[in-house]
Amino acid sequence: MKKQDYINWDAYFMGIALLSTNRSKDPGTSVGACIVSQDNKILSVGYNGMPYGCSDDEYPWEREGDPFDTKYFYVCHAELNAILNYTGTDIKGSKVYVTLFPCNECTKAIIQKGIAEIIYMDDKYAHTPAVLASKRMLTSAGVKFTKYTPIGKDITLSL
Ligand SMILES: O=c1[nH]c(=O)n([C@H]2C[C@H](O)[C@@H](COP(=O)(O)O)O2)cc1CO
Ligand SMILES: [Zn+2]
Repeated sequence: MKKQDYINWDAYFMGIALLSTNRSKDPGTSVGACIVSQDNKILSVGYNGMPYGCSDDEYPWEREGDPFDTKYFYVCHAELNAILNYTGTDIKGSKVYVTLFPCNECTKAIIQKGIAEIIYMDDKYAHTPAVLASKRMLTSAGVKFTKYTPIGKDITLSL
């Protein structure tokens, strides 16, 4: 008889998005994204980080203060990195697994690339105009957004 304790597709892909958060240098929120084709092939992954050439030791990670000296002008969001990291041509109709609900800017990229569904974990900024605008655009564009259903399993990796 086959092994019974295997994880489902959603847990597998959200697990990869979660693992990707471990690459983030953001002391505030680490975000991960995993883009998956309609036939469950991983197309791309990403996490929030500074753009190439912008040293994450030199650029700010502050949340507050002069905008020039906060992370927000500089950090490239996980979903955008995942989209930009993909060099193929089959992203249309794909799904993106994200650990945090996408902001309005990432949402525009998701829509324009033809990504068909967002599976998200945390929605801690649900009340913010950026996320409300995201949901407005996603609804207009017919992009599904679905809250991830936890399977209640803890997996520890010994790295
Ligand atoms: O969709 C997103 N994707 C994403 O990667 N981020 C990143 C930008 C920042 O590095 C971090 C948010 O930081 P904070 O929670 O401290 O404001 O998460 C933020 C959002 C906003 O929802
Ligand atoms: Zn974003």
